[in-house]
Amino acid sequence: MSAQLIDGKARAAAIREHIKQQVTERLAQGKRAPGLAVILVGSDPASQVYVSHKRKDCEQVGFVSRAYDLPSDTSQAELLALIDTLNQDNEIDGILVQLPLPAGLNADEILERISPSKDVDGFHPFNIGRLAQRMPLLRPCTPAGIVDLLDTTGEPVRGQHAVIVGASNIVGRPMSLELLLKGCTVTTCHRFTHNLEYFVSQADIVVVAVGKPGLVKGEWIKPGAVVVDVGINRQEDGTLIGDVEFEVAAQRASHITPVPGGVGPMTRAKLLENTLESCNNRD
Ligand SMILES: Nc1nc2c(c(=O)[nH]1)N[C@@H](CN(C=O)c1ccc(C(=O)N[C@@H](CCC(=O)O)C(=O)O)cc1)CN2
Repeated sequence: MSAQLIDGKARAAAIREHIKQQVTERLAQGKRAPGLAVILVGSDPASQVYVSHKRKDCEQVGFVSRAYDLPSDTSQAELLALIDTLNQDNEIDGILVQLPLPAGLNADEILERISPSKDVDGFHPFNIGRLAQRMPLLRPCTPAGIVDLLDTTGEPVRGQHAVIVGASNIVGRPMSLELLLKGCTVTTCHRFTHNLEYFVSQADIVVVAVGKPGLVKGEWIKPGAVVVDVGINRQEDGTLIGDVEFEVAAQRASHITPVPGGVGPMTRAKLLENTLESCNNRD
């Protein structure tokens, strides 16, 4: 491997430490601790892991975390009513609904019901619109975490050709907006893209967020490119791998994120940053 590893775990730990200091300062000033409501509907095993990590992160930095673990037959009306209550709760700065929701629930309607000022996932159309118009407020956590990691590499970002593979609402689309904001020339590839190899091989920065192990072949990577792998695919033996063929890609890239320990921890760290920002805005 000649690429340098982009250590998301270490960067996320540094962010948490900084947030913890800011919470300590808030408390010393007689202000309240930031409060995050984390809503989990159903029992998807991966979601249970992510939610428990998010709650532990809150504990570590001194936030108040409220757990809402709801059964999978929770109705749309019940979930909307909970969000209405949390929107009015003065001790809650952030409301997070873990995705995916069980079939039958309309996630778009639910996410849109969260007050934009408490939308610490940054998924509300208002917050996405602000990002699209170059006036970001609360930003989606995974793309914000990736921009942070790109800045740590010391490699140029402005003027680079960024190719994003995947056009989901959670990662691909807001990632395209974030990198446009950073001055990249952005190409977004998706399920209808012909000749993915052609686009990936042109990229100075590649961000892959599809959820298909090994989708991006190592030989496609342009020598010296920065490779960011958002995929988290659990194998039969329990280990995690990304969407990029890591070993070969790492021979060609200048920098590459590992899975695990790359983007995932940054998603959680940015959630904490957003919650603190929302709390500070509420003082
Ligand atoms: N409401 C949301 N739902 C989902 C989001 C989101 O940002 N908001 N993103 C993903 C899942 N996700 C956050 O919820 C997430 C995924 C992975 C990690 C992480 O820390 N991964 C570790 C490995 C963890 C493991 O052992 O499984 C890593 O990559 O090192 C954090 C958050 C979908 N849903």
